[in-house]
Amino acid sequence: MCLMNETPNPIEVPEFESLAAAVEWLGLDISEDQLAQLDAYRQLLWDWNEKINLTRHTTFAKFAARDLLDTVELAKHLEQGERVLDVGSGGGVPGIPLAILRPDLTVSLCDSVGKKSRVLEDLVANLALPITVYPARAEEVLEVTTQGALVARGVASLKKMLTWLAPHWDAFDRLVLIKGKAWVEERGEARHYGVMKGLQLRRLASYESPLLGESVILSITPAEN
Ligand SMILES: C[S@@+](CC[C@H](N)C(=O)[O-])C[C@H]1O[C@@H](n2cnc3c(N)ncnc32)[C@H](O)[C@@H]1O
Repeated sequence: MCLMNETPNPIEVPEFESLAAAVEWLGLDISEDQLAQLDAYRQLLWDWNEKINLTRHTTFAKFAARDLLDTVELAKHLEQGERVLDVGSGGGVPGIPLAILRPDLTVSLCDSVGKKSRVLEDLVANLALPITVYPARAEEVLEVTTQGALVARGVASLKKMLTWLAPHWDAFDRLVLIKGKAWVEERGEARHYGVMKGLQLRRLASYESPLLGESVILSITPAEN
């Protein structure tokens, strides 16, 4: 089940005829070359979406104000040259736009559903991006790789994710999550079930999307002694 919040739009959203127009509306700082690559990704994703359900963000406004805005905000909190695994990448967000916006990163994607991983492989090949795709659960990927940051959007509650990842903290440094405003309740649940023990959660940023309201970037690391 997709956990991405689909609350009604708080404002009247203009209809755009290009990604460039939607990006300008949001005031996102994206170079012309990157915009061309992002638009190529968007087109391939929408083409695949006709055959397999990958995204509901099938207008320029939604793609820009949800997928690109989230990725731009996330990108600000990753270290130079960091190894990043996108957990539960689905149609490729945030991992694919992240690799386009931050070519210094070493980005990998994983999805536990085989047909989604095959689409990810096709997208990455068509866009000629240096991304590895793992057709596996993140927990399995962490048995065979080490990562700096695990990033995720819309995959599972904090409680679930921290439970899955608990045996694997040796294989990565931190978890960086894009969450909607329900993160506070999720943190309460995770604390209640004891899965935050020994971990430290910090809110790195909060930002407003005209289509969703407040979102946050959370970082979870082992607690310092
Ligand atoms: C709702 S989709 C979100 C996709 C994408 N991150 C986005 O925001 O558009 C969640 C995806 O996570 C995948 N998934 C769930 N648990 C996973 C796990 N433990 N490891 C890897 N993928 C997982 C599912 O197959 C699904 O494609």
